Amino acid sequence: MPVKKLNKLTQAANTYKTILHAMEEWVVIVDHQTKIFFINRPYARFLGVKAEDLIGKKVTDVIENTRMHITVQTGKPERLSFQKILGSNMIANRFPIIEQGEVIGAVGTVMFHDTHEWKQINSHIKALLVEQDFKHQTRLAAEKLDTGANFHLTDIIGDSPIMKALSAKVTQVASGDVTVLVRGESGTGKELYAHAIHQLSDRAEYPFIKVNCAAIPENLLESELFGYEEGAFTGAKKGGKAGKFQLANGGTLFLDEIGDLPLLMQAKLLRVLQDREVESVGGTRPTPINIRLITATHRPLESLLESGEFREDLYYRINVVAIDLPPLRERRDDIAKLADFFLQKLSHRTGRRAPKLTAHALTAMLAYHWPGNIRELENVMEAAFYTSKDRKIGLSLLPSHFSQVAEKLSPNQTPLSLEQASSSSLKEQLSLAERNIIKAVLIECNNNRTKAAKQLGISKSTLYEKLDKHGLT
Ligand SMILES: Nc1ncnc2c1ncn2[C@@H]1O[C@H](COP(=O)(O)OP(=O)(O)OP(=O)(O)O)[C@@H](O)[C@H]1O
Repeated sequence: MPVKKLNKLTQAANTYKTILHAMEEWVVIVDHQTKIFFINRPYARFLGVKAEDLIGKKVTDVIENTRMHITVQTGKPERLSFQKILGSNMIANRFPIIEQGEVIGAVGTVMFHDTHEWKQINSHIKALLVEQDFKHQTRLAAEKLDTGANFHLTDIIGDSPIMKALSAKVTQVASGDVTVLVRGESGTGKELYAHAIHQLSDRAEYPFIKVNCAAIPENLLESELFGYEEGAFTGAKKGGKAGKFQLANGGTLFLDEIGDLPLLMQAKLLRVLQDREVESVGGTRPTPINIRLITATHRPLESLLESGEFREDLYYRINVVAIDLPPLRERRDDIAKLADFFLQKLSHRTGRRAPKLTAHALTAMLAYHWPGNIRELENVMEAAFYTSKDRKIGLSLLPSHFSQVAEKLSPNQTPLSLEQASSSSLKEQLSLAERNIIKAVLIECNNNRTKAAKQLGISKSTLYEKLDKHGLT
């Protein structure tokens, strides 16, 4: 082969090598004698040696449980096979390199470097699938399974930065079995998040069982949680009854309002979590259980610790990862979208076309402080939906306190919250006001930009400039 050609080939090979070294996947190439021809640096780093030092060595002497020599022997590819290397479970692919009908070597890749990474990627893929059109099919399948979990991450509406960050955190923690504590005011969506975590976890096909600790009388809590045996007490059912722990076995147990759990039950719960076994009321033998625990509270547990109403040891057990849901007034950017979502939902349910909020109504809604959070917003939209006549929801269809909020706003005033108004500069207030007014008018005009520009008294190109400036495109 002429020297020039050889140089070119070496150059090309070197280019590929640079790329292969940069890949996150681990790559190894062996020749027909199963000697290492190439191994990329990330793989060699994991093995604790320099890539260059492995060249020419028998692959079986270097990589534990390898089957690369078998691929060279059989010429058959092996996909997604488990391989334990240095105590970690990897997922590997092996392909023969065939030239003119002859096996001249094999290339192997390791895609997932341990089971944790594999599970995490699994959760990410699940989230992506649901986001795509598969959403519908996935839901149908879940309904068929009837696990008790009805909401996915994509059912959680909100694109404010804080909501995006929360979605990322949920996707990250969902895959493991880590105990999650969801905190937030009443109506902020704590239960929704518990469902979403379960749906993204490896337990998605197993039960999701919810218990509202505040809703069950203290004397019934123990048997509700842990079940009872036949004859355990007067009135006990024949054959006994399984508790929520037993029903959730293999899946997720969601303890809502954990801050309301009586102290005695807190001690029992702690024991179950530590021993991973449950003893039903009147039972003689504990049975092992395998659950993932998610708890939620609207009460600040730290102050319950101080007052002695909540056990410190239990607090640390349940608060491994905390998900803090912001009140609606701290993410006003989501109000219009949520309102529209609830109106569309009602429209699907009733077959009636969804009415639109007028700019005036929306302005008042943006300024209101929403003590009942999203639940309150949902209720306000429901009442307005049923009372709307000309497919419009004006201020008069909202509860009277919205008119009071609107009265406080001068004609040109912004739909800013009062706390925001006092803490930001005039420039910021004006910019936010402009953004909110444009948003409200767009909603009113059904997103018809020509109409919106006309209503705002500006040209279409100015409107486009402003949409761009406020990130509303
Ligand atoms: N981000 C969201 N997107 C859409 N709907 C939501 C969202 N958050 C909450 N909701 C809806 O608001 C209502 C209240 O939510 P949820 O019951 O999850 O709140 P919570 O914080 O658990 O309330 P509580 O503390 O009173 O039990 C539900 O109907 C839920 O579907």
